Amino acid sequence: MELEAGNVIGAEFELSAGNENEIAQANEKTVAVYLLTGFLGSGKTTLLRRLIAATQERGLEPAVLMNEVGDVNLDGMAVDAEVPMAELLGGCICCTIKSDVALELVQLIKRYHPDVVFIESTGVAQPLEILDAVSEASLYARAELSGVATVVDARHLLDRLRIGTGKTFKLMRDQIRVSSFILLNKADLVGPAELAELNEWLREWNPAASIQQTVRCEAKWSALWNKLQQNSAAQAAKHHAGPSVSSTGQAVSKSADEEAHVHHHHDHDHVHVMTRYLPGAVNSERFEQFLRDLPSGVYRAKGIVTFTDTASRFLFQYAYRESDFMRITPQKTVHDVAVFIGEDFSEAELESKLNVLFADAV
Ligand SMILES: Nc1nc2c(ncn2[C@@H]2O[C@H](COP(=O)(O)OP(=O)(O)OP(=O)(O)O)[C@@H](O)[C@H]2O)c(=O)[nH]1
Repeated sequence: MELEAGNVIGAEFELSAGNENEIAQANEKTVAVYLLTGFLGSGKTTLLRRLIAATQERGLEPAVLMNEVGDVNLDGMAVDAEVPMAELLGGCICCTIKSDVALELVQLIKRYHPDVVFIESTGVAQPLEILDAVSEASLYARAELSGVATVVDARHLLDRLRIGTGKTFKLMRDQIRVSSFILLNKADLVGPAELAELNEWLREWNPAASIQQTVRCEAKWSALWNKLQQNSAAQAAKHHAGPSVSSTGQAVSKSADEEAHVHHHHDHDHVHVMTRYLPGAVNSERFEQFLRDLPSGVYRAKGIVTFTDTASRFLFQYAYRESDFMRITPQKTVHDVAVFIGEDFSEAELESKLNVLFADAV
């Protein structure tokens, strides 16, 4: 991908890109990406190992992206050596090596064509920054952030609640707020009354997520398996029309009833991500107007768009009501896509605005 101005990920992707067919192939399959977050020692690696085993039991191929602050991937050693894994070491996903996340994700997908990628972030990562970084990958490969699982150490959260303030407490709360699946883990280390109290707090901070009390992260993952099943079915049907997907993760092609249910659920989410592959070209002024009219809950959007009136493709960025466009000349297959990140915005409403905007697109 050649860009007029510097774009770190685009440039690196171009440098490291393999042959064109390989990229096109990777682009055709929609890969579900799940982010595993949670404070240090809460049980993320324990969860990762369970998810890998359960994915393989279902005949699906997992891949892993691991981030550790240190220079040695200790957690990685706990994972089956057969599972494709990329490591981001020596920094935290959300600051020093944020731009590497998209690059590594795209390369994992291109090289191994997994059905699902699990990202284990460091325990100190700021979840919003990671969401931003992960959604960047949707620009370069057909990857969709399909869910955020947050592992909470029950005893640790209880202790922090008693103190009530501080950086760690705030970070734990942020990790809970972006979650679609919360595991109230290490339930064996606290009593029933404490568990009930913790549940109330979790509900207050995140009314939409599923909450499960777990010991060693043993949980039910029906939404995740449904999502992967739907992806496989969609792929088998060679249907690449471009569904929208949310961070809560269940939205792919579905019946009207299911659609209504999913949207109802998402509309009450806190922070969520919506990825929409665009069906064609659009008028530039109309698109800019669309960005200006984005609901106030959307605080970040980005993507690749083709304009009818300039006969060009652009990388667009939108943050806190400011938008920015950069002309690009892709030399390999990349698809038009828009990713929206925000809080309490209606996906159904945005979806219908996009439908109107692209009603004439072919
Ligand atoms: N008692 C108890 N211990 C648990 C539970 N879940 C995990 N552990 C233990 O907690 C420790 C930390 O678990 P990990 O899965 O490595 O946690 P992590 O979040 O990956 O840790 P970092 O990578 O350091 O952030 C390990 O010794 C686990 O065996 C649980 O439900 N109960």
